[in-house]
Amino acid sequence: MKFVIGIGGVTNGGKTTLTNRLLKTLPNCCVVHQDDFFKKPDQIQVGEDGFRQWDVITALDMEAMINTVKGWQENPIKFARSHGVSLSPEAEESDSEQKGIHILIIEGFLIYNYKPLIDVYDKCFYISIPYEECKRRRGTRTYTVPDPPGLFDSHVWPMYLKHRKDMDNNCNRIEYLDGMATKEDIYNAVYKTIQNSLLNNL
Ligand SMILES: Nc1ncnc2c1ncn2[C@@H]1O[C@H](COP(=O)(O)OP(=O)(O)OP(=O)(O)O)[C@@H](O)[C@H]1O
Ligand SMILES: NC(=O)c1ccc[n+]([C@@H]2O[C@H](CO)[C@@H](O)[C@H]2O)c1
Repeated sequence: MKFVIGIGGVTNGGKTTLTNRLLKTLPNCCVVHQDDFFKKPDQIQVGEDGFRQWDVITALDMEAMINTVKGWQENPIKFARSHGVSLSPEAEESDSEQKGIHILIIEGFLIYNYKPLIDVYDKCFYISIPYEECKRRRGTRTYTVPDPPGLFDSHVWPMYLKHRKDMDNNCNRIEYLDGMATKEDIYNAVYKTIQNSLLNNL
């Protein structure tokens, strides 16, 4: 059985933290990070506000991301091996994805804002945190291209609000998570929900 989990959410909501924990505990679990599909800085448009527009879907090579997801769907065993994911003894032995469970986590800030991806998910999660905490956490981070002063208020947060509205209209199967809860509580709640879903899908 194949099972795809979406972990979406606002920037610095805790998506990577949650994903990394799930990767350690879910069996035969691979991941696709949306951030790995950002285009090069010179391909990112500069907006009227003078900032490079990173927080829009066209800043990402979504076709390449979809192809990566398709690669997993076509052969999760091969995908796991080529991405250094260790498989359970059962999965290794059977060499057939029909036996056992193969899980893919798709993690990113705009994973529910791209139509071709919407139908891929078996389970959708979304982490949000309030403005103040988001700005604080973001200030502690350095991306491959560091945030210029003012980017958060001019671009990042307004784009988040816009995409959040679009997303709520696009997808009605999302489970919302409070990113202000502890890492442990968020993980436990999500793990339990996934376990129940997997049991219902068997
Ligand atoms: N539940 C939590 N409580 C407090 N801090 C948290 C929690 N989850 C994550 N953090 C912290 O918030 C910061 C961002 O976390 P993380 O990298 O997991 O977020 P993200 O959603 O993947 O961010 P982005 O995609 O924007 O890079 C990190 O410093 C992390 O330790
Ligand atoms: N990973 C990157 O290349 C990169 C470069 C510039 C900005 N970002 C930020 O990543 C966040 C999504 O995780 C977005 O809010 C981007 O601003 C990422």
